Amino acid sequence: MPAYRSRTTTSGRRMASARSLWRATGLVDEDFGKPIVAIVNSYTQFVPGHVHLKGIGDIVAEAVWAAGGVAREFNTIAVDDGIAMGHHGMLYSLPSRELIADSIEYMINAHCVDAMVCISNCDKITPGMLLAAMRLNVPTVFVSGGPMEAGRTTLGGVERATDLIDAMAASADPTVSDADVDALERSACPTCGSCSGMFSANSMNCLAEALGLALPGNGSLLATHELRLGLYERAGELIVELARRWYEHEDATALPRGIATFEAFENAMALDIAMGGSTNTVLHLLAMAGEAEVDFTLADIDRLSRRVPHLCKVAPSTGRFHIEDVHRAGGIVAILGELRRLGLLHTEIPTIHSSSLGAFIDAWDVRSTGDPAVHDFFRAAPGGVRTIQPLSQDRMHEALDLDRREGCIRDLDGAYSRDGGLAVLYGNLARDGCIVKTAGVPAEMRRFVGPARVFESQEAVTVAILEGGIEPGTVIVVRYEGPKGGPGMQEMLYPSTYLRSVGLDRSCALITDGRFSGGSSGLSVGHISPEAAEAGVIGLVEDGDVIRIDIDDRCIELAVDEDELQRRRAATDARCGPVWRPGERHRPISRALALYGRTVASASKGAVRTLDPVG
Ligand SMILES: CC[C@H](C)C(=O)C(=O)O
Ligand SMILES: [Mg+2]
Repeated sequence: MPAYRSRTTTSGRRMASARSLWRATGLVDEDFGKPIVAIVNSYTQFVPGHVHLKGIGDIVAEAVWAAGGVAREFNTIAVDDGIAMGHHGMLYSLPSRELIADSIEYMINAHCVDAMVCISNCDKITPGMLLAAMRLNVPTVFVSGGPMEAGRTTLGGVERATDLIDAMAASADPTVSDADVDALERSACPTCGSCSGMFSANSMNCLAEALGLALPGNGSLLATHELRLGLYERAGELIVELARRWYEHEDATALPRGIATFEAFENAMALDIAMGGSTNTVLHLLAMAGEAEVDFTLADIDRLSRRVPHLCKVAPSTGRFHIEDVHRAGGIVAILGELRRLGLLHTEIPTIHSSSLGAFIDAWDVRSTGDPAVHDFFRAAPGGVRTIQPLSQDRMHEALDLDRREGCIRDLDGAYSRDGGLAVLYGNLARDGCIVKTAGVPAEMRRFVGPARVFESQEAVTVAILEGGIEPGTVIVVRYEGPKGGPGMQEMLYPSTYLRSVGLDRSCALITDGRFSGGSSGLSVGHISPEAAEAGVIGLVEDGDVIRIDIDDRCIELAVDEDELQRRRAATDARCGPVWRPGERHRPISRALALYGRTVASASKGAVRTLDPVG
């Protein structure tokens, strides 16, 4: 029987000094011997997805105490990708994922904590906490701070839903008035919560549900809705149950690795492909699998992408739906229900809250259950009032969206395509693969051939796009922005959005060894591996080279013969030595970022930390 980890510091005469310190944090005699549960919070005033979490931690903690545990809270950092975007701040975004995971490891292991509730939300915080959960493998419940309401504004006399991508695109669009840009800025992000599209944050919080590590509604129930209180209270109660199941009954399905098995990763990826999630999810799921020691790879993702249909399209891939609309259609479990009807899920595996994924779907899929409480749960609606107060409104839709042909969630007959919203491409330009969110690719661009225009930084390509330096039909190549080459693998949200601003998003491709934000769309191909800094072929591309991208054939090819590539390789080796670097680029790299660049693996492995010698 596993002993409670916390006994190490709370029991025995020689732990008198440690106990004296626990007492000084407020513990009393009867608290010793109870499971010590970390409330891993991520409150910060820098991020709308986290600005409201200060009180949420207290709600979870109260539920832990009521269930017989001892709650101890600490905080991680939380980078706001949208604020860090488009300048050197974005160099810190992906590296912060590792920092968050490490900081949780430090706190959980230094204090011999028994279990944890992870209160996450935005882009790198949920994945950082998921990495920690897989690494530490102590009982864990995930509960995010909830999604933001979609903005609403009236442009040109027409009211429409908006989000920060609309504001970004309009800000660089010369045809949009200052007044309209101002209206978009003031409406795009109306409440606390993670930005309202199927961007990286919402994608990951939805995947946590599909993995079985978060409660029903975690990814889609709005941060402002009072029904979310039940998730926080249940999270605090459930974690004590899981701790007892593991430490007192040795039930391994109470552990993250007992839940996030290979089959669970396949389920999560099936959901991701069905909903056209952010391409960052691929990076994070691969990294999670590495930490969990599960052999789930890019090849598995490629295999799944060819057989899972595209059942749900959300902003930025469409202007019709935001995450609040996914909720109204039944949320993530409704998409899982459609996938089960197609035989595309492992339904026998457990979740933290249900004996099996199948039981979860039976009880919570609005097409499987007539339970009025469940139908009411998914009728939760936006409050429509600007606020950073969570749990502050109780508005309900009159009816659910059960239209599986034209609605937010589709069945196979209503599917957008028979193959999914994400695809892995291979070819001489990406020997180890690359990723594209096909959900956001216009149909006419699924096959694209064009001349390369090469840039060696996000800054340079952004200037070229805005200054009219890009011709229609171009394959824009941005390199030395990979995990090592950036370092930090920046998101190319500004370049991908500015192509929309200047009307080139349907006539140009953008490919990079960096990555894209969940707010990116168009023919945006990221994670090209090996990256330029690892002597990948992307480092040999020259202006005018012809590049072919074919999503249906899953390929990306540089039309340059092997002899010429060898010549270019020799010349680059002569210029750079073993570690290739860009030509003219002045980018101050701190020691912290340099250390990251020296210990990060390829994007095709999830850009995880590696202690292997740098190439
Ligand atoms: C909308 C963009 C968002 C802030 C982001 O960075 C992502 O989704 O990855
Ligand atoms: Mg992001």
